[in-house]
Amino acid sequence: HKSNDTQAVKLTGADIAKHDSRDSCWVIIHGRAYDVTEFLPEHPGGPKIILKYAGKDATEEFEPIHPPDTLDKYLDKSKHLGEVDMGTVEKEEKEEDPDEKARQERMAVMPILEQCYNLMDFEAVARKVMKKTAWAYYSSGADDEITMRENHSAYHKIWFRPNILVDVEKIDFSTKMLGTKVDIPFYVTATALGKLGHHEGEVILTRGAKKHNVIQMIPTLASCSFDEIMDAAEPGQVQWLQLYVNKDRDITKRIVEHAEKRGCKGLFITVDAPQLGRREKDMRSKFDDVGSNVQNTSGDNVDRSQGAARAISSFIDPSLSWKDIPWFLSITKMPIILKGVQRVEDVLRAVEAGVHGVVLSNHGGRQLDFARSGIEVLAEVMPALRERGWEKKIEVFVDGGVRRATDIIKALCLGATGVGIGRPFLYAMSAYGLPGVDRAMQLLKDEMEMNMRLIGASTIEELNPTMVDTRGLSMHSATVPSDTLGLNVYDPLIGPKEKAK
Ligand SMILES: Cc1cc2c(cc1C)[n+](S(=O)(=O)[O-])c1c(=O)[nH]c(=O)nc-1n2C[C@H](O)[C@H](O)[C@H](O)COP(=O)(O)O
Repeated sequence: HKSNDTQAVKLTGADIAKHDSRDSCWVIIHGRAYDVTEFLPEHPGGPKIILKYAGKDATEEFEPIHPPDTLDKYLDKSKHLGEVDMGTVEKEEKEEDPDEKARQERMAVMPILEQCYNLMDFEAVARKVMKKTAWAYYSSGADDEITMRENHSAYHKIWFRPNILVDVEKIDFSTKMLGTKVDIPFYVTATALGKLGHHEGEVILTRGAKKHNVIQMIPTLASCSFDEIMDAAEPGQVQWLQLYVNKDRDITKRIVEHAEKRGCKGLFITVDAPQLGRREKDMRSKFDDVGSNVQNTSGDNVDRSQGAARAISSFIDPSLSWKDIPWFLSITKMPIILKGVQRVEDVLRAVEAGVHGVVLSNHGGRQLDFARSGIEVLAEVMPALRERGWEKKIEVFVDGGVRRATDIIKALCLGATGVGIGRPFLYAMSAYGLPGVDRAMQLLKDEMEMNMRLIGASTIEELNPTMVDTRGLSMHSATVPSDTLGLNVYDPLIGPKEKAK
């Protein structure tokens, strides 16, 4: 398309529209055209979703799932067709989403940020104002979601044995994680597809983490590119990488080496997801044919009717095993942590394998249903490590269902180095953007100060197992008080308008 004045003549909408089939499929993304004909069978999200936009502008559908560098990374340059004169592209009238109008009305009356008093409040508001597919993806757990609920309920089975008459005038709840000093013992855990909830995606969490001097774990399946998230960090801000190991180990090696070069200070290898769990709320939402940013080069067609989770995970290597650990230790100097360890035997094996830490986690209840909560496994693990004098050989983290500073304190009393928090920050971001994340983190800091004072500890080091009673922890039959108080409190505010009496 070079004209005689060497200025590239832009493609027109009509040029693209001619290529609207499986035999010849062109799409427009961010004002540029791409020939994806040969890529169709390889697309991890399946060919259907691309064909839906064959010959058209696919940007809006593409944006929340794929980091901006996806096409540069995974589509051969010869298929990059150049700029499109967007003035010549017919605007697609979008199919009216019946719920969208009601959602906009709920957003118009949602509580102001200051009315959120705890992390559950963000969930209560997000549930009402988020797009259905986003809420479905973030809120779903696997199968009957028993483990997802158990994660938070388990904290209700731990009771405090507070000290009194301890000088708690000055409280310092700062600590260190993998050698990094943080203000408070939680990190922002890796959760995929941040742009489903907020158009800016994971960089919002980066900015919140900076403001509160906590660590962000960057997900392999982020909507933003890895470099965008690293670039959004300020000098000195520490980030970790969460890794889904690719069947193609060269791709994994490149990702790990790049992360180390960019300054990541921890490699968290996810070990509880050789296959992503069956999240039925996600499967029910309209996600059944959406693409994804993954490193799948095998071209195997993946069953699309599994929702976003399955769509974005076909590259994950189910053959990953203990025998791969020496290879990981050989390709990076970053501390290596196994994320998703669920029994004490594997923690002991992790110490022997020479890794630097574990996250006791069941992936937020999104993987194996009836896996025990991280906190319950922690209560089993720490005594076993102490018995062997190994409690200082690795750092033990816990995640899942952490919603209050008392949950953080319980985990630290039992011996955790810190906790990971996922959904609450996603909901805060989705409902209120960066101010929401900022407030959520500040609320935890305020709760932390008060509860450390009330339990009778002025520093993290003073927290110890004698301050908690965990006898009820392994009782799964006990019905636990509903912790969804926050989920109902806004219903009258943002439910359907009360009929005039
Ligand atoms: C909520 C959520 C969690 C995800 C998550 C996505 C969402 C929306 N995704 S997932 O798409 O594969 O399931 C990831 C992920 O990319 N990688 C990972 O290691 N953990 C993933 N997790 C698990 C996460 O790192 C924590 O283990 C979990 O969120 C902790 O529980 P709470 O959400 O209750 O804090």
